[in-house]
Amino acid sequence: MDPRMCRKISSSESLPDGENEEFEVSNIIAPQESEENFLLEGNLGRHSVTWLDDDQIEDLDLNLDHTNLFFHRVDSADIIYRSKKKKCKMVGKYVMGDVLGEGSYGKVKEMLDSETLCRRAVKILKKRKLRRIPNGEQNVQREIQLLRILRHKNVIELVDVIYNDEKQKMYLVMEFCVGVLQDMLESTPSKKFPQRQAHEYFTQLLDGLEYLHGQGVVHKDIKPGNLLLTLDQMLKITDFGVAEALDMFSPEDTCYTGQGSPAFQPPEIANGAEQFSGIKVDIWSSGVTLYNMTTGRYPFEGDNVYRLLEAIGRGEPAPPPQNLAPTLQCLLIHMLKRNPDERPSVQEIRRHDWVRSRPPLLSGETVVGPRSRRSDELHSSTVVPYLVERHYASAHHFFTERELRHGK
Ligand SMILES: Nc1ncnc2c1ncn2[C@@H]1O[C@H](COP(=O)(O)OP(=O)(O)OP(=O)(O)O)[C@@H](O)[C@H]1O
Repeated sequence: MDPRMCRKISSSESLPDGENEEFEVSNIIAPQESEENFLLEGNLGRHSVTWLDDDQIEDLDLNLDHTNLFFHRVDSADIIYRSKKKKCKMVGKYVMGDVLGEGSYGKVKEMLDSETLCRRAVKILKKRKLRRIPNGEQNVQREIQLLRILRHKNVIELVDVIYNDEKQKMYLVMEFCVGVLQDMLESTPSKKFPQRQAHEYFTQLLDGLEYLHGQGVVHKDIKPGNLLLTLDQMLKITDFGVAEALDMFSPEDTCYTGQGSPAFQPPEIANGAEQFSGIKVDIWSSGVTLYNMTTGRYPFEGDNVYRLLEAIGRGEPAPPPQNLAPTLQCLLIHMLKRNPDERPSVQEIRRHDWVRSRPPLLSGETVVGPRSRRSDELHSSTVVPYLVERHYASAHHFFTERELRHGK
């Protein structure tokens, strides 16, 4: 018996493959090929074993932690594997594609706007899940409110918001990006970018930050994981879940809460200050981001979150490695000053020697291409196979997917 595996569920949904009988599941088997899918075995006999797509699983509201009934694990020899069907699905005017990534709030999928033919990304939020996350609903509302008013080339654009009351879901339609800076860093052996590439991204980050701060918005969670790239290498600041709009009538930028990622938090937050300058939090975390992009390391490390925050709260950061350009070392030291008042403003950073001069690409260095964990090298649209299924389903017997997409 394996309590992790199963929970008895029943559903009057048409499952599987359109049969309207009640499908009672006796086994849920973690998938072999794709983390999105589960294999269900139930009362429709051995042949009822089938793949469910994400939305069917979401609609069934499987809760694998909630093990109120236990069943035997199926022997792998008894499992019938079938390739996943790409069933075309539309949300409003958008055609859904594959999952691009997943955050703590929900999945992000690719979509195609059927009217403008623009590629989009959609964050799918479920009300029930949001309620389980501390400040979940509040953070999403804040993110929507802020993104609705922000418009800048280096800030992710919220294109549309769709609500589905029946399913208790919310769809945040955004600009489509092909990569996350953090994934790109992790894909390299040294976990860093050539200085020339880091410079390119850092100057775009400064442009985005200058705009945000000018609009009275502090992000409070700047890190490579929240910096996306479009196919044409445009950097987009994303994830405004913990961002804050400052009081328009106050000359100060005082903030009272910090919920960002620990490794990028400044000493004042690590030490539990009750109020602090929001803008200087963004400067610090942009400094940690630059440190990380150019060295592959962090200025503070710790075995766990508590030790890490203790280290940040206690001391000066590890000095930047000697092999960095002296001007870059000097900029990092300035941005990572313990005293927030001593950290530079975005405008001062812009005037810094390292920012003003564009470092060359050294021999032996290669530029890291945008990539995500899901997309192929050419970043082809994942919506296409769903459209093929919709329009040429029967042709699948005669042609391979490649032939359907590219011709014979
Ligand atoms: N606009 C986008 N275009 C393409 N992919 C995206 C887009 N937004 C998010 N993604 C992908 O979806 C993943 C999850 O994004 P999301 O913003 O929900 O969470 P996160 O910031 O990674 O995590 P958390 O919300 O837990 O901080 C990203 O890591 C990225 O791979």
